[in-house]
Amino acid sequence: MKLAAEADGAVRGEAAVPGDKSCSHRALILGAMADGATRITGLLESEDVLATARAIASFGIAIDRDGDRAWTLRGGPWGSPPGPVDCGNSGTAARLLIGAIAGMEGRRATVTGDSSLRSRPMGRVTLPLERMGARFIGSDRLPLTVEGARLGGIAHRNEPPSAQVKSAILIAGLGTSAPVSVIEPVASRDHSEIMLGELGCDIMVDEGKAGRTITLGRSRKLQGCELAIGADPSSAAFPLLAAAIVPGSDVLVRGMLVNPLRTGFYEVLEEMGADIELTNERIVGGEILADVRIRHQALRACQVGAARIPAMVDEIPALAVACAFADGESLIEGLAELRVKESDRLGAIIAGLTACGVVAAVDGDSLRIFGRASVRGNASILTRGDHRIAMAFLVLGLAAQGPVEVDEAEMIGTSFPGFVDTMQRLGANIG
Ligand SMILES: O=C(O)C1=C[C@@H](OP(=O)(O)O)[C@@H](O)[C@H](O)C1
Ligand SMILES: C=C(OP(=O)(O)O)C(=O)O
Repeated sequence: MKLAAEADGAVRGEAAVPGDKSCSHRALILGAMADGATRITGLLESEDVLATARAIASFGIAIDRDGDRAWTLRGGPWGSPPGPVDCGNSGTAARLLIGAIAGMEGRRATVTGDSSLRSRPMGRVTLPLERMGARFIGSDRLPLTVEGARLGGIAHRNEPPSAQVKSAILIAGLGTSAPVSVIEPVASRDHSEIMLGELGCDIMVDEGKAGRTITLGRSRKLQGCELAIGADPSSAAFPLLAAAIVPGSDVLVRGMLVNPLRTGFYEVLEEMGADIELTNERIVGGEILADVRIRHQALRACQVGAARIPAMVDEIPALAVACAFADGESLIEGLAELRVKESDRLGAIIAGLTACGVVAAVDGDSLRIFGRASVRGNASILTRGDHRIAMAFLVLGLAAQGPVEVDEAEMIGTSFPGFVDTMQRLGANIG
């Protein structure tokens, strides 16, 4: 399905943004490993998260969704699934589930996914898990068979920073009493640490000179609880980007997760001159939520060093679009990881910006973008089956001189079902 976006005045109003994807995967997996019931509100009902829900159900865990869209899991010992566990398009589902199965003695499962996921590296999780004693049949790519085992300990240096790798190790470590720690010279998102604490796991985080060290403590038993998930800052980035680049716009997202390890995009936007207001900050389930409002204002170019990327790794397509409309030359460094996401995002960003008449270049793993207030657009974008590329270029189309079309839009449902509706309600001309 193709979609197109065209400038048609300001976007204004309250954007409905669904629950955070990272927290949703973790709530399902950790809830399924806990004793007793876990009730989850605000769960993201997107393709990626539903793949995790189906996977968990295939291990024999009871999952129900009630009329209020609350999900209840009855955690407990996992069985073995009747067939391959299909993680669809989701790297987080695959890598976290591999960690979970690896630490369950006697369980065996084959994990697979769609063609994009089958091309993404898995050695980053299987190698450290093998050092803990985990057993795999397969290579660096899915499908992989995981044979659960009684694991030993590990002290893993998380480089390059990856929350999926850290989480796989911590989740695998729940099944052992051996020492398990992850050392992060540069911090990655810490939702696993926070949620494990909420579920009663003994977990220590030490911020030292060498970075963060996360250590599992003696009591690693999880107890079911109530989990409430805030709006996803990676999805909110698109309506809020529209507010930042379309003259006259004013968009509000309520209850957004503003965990500082996720808000890099918003910090850079603010440095670029965006008018961002945070109100109603509160702590829910150990995570900080706030209402976030952006009003249009002219942007200037930015400089972003590599150490800041983990806090905005999924927002680089959105940031690149902001840079296209910002006055001057922007430089974003340390983007090697973008090559192994749902698509080669660095390649897709450059190709898309160039097609829209924006001067941009990749130099090693850095991105240079020469921005101006007026962008041509008038382009047809190859999304390479990547949801974030599709959404970023549709938003570009809302502020460009000519329309922007994307070749495939179905994949938007992996992270942001309702994106088109949400944008149309703000007055955006997307369809
Ligand atoms: O742990 C997570 O939920 C995620 C971690 C990031 O991946 P890496 O761990 O590969 O950096 C991010 O890109 C992904 O969308 C979600
Ligand atoms: C990279 C992403 O997700 P995952 O790694 O879970 O596929 C993303 O949502 O941008």
